[in-house]
Parts: sequence; C-alpha cells; structure tokens
Amino acid sequence: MTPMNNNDIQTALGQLNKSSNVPWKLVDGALQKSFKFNDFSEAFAWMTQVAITAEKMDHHPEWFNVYNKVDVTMVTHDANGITQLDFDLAAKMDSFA
Ligand SMILES: C[C@H](O)[C@H](O)[C@H]1CNC2=NC(N)=NC(=O)C2=N1
Repeated sequence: MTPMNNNDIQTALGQLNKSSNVPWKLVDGALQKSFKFNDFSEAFAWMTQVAITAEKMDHHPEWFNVYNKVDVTMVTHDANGITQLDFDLAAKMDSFA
C-alpha cells in the first residue's frame, strides 16, 4: 500500500471533517482525534464496534481509553505513512460515534 502525498491527505482530511463536529487533525504524520462519550460503557461499546470493523479491514487503530474518552491515532506503519485505509477506518469511527 502506497502512502498518500500531503496534497491528497489535505483533500481527504477536508472531506472527512465535513461530516463531523470534532475534526480529525494531522499530528506528527498521523491522523488524530479524541472521541468523547457519556460514560465508559458507551466508549467501550463504540470501541467494540470499531474493533470488529478493524479486524475485518486488517487495519487497526492506536488508541488510548480513559473512562469516557478515546484518543485515536491512525497511521499505516506498513506503508510508512497515511493511506486510504486510515481515512476509511476514520470515517467508520465517525459513523459509529
Ligand atoms: C501483519 C498485519 O497485516 C499488519 O501489521 C497490518 C495490521 N494492521 C495495521 N494497522 C495499521 N493501522 N497500520 C498498519 O500498518 C497495519 N498493519
């Protein structure tokens, strides 16, 4: 899988962020977003949905959960950069939240 160039990343980021109130950001060459839920149960239910999708895609998030908050980092280590897979999974995460 080939990494996207910066131009394509900016375009895809704009597209992705059209449909969400909290924007994904480009931080240190990765997509990052912090998701907030009402409580741990809702956060973990969302993580479960994402985990099933991630497994199907064979593309997995780096994430850090404390109570109702999940900090997500998406990058494709295999490609040494951001790929379409990162944007695909990011869009799924938004749709489940
Ligand atoms: C061996 C396995 O297919 C690879 O390690 C896959 C799995 N999931 C992955 N997920 C993400 N986010 N980046 C990767 O580079 C990646 N590589």
